[in-house]
Amino acid sequence: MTDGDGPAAGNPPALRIATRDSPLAMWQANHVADLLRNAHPDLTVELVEVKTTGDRNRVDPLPAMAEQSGGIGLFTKEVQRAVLDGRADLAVHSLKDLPTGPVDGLTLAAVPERASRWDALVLPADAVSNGATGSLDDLPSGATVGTGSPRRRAQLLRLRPDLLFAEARGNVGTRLEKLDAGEFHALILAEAGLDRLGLSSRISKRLESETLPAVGQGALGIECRTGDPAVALLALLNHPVARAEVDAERACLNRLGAGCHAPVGVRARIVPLDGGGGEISLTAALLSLDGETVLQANATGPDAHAVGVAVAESLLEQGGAALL
Ligand SMILES: NCc1[nH]cc(CCC(=O)O)c1CC(=O)O
Repeated sequence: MTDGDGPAAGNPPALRIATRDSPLAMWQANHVADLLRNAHPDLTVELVEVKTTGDRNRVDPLPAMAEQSGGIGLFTKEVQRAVLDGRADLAVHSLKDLPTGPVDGLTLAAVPERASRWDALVLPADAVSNGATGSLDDLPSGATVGTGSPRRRAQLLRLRPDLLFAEARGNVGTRLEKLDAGEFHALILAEAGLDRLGLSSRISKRLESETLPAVGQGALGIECRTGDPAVALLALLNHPVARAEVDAERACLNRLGAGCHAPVGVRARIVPLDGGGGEISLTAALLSLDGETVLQANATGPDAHAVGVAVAESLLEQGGAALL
């Protein structure tokens, strides 16, 4: 924290949140700012916009980027650097995009309540006004689906081996423009992102049975410097259920040695125990890119990290390394 252009003497200094400048990232940072102001009414909260390598390269096709970016945090690294450099106090990330390995000097201090974790099928606006419905079965044979995600592609291919895929780069708005311009028959996006941007009405179908979501999808992660006073301020924003879920999911991905582009779908949940409290249960699927091979594992226990590691080790025992 600094005393920058903070309020009158005696008030606490401003807390600065580093964020990318995409509409979704800005919504998420403003959301965290509101949560902080509600939890700590005396606090002054400011946003610090950071340009990331991922954002700068967004307009170029960069075919190598998708592969290279697996797990290296193209969209998160420079936001983290702003906090490490002291230009900001907090970093707000889509947890889905945040690599699972620890970063020296930073602590994941809070995971707020999770939004929808599901993928959503979106159809072109004109198709919907002509009566198209959003079942996967209703897509024409050989339809092109906009998604660069190996996880989404592999799971959809299991259900519809005839589907073709196209990259859908750029922020949510750009992807929807490409869809409406006729570049694909359908687009897959995270429901959480559409909801946050006020675009829920574009969702034709929530894919609850078709695709297992990505690790951390729908959840936000708030980092600060290890040992900073902000750790205590953030404690009130942490949602223990969301935290346990994403801890299990992230431990699994980390033990697999995989990043956010791995063909891995997960579902963590709390299983209530008779005497009160609960245990964490994690199911994960690891797929071949063509969807023909699926390995699945599940574990349940009191410790989120241990459950995640157990699921990963079961997938590796089944030969999962060959799919990564
Ligand atoms: N990789 C991009 C990304 N990172 C987070 C979200 C959506 C919000 C979330 O999952 O929390 C998206 C867009 C998408 O997958 O449609």
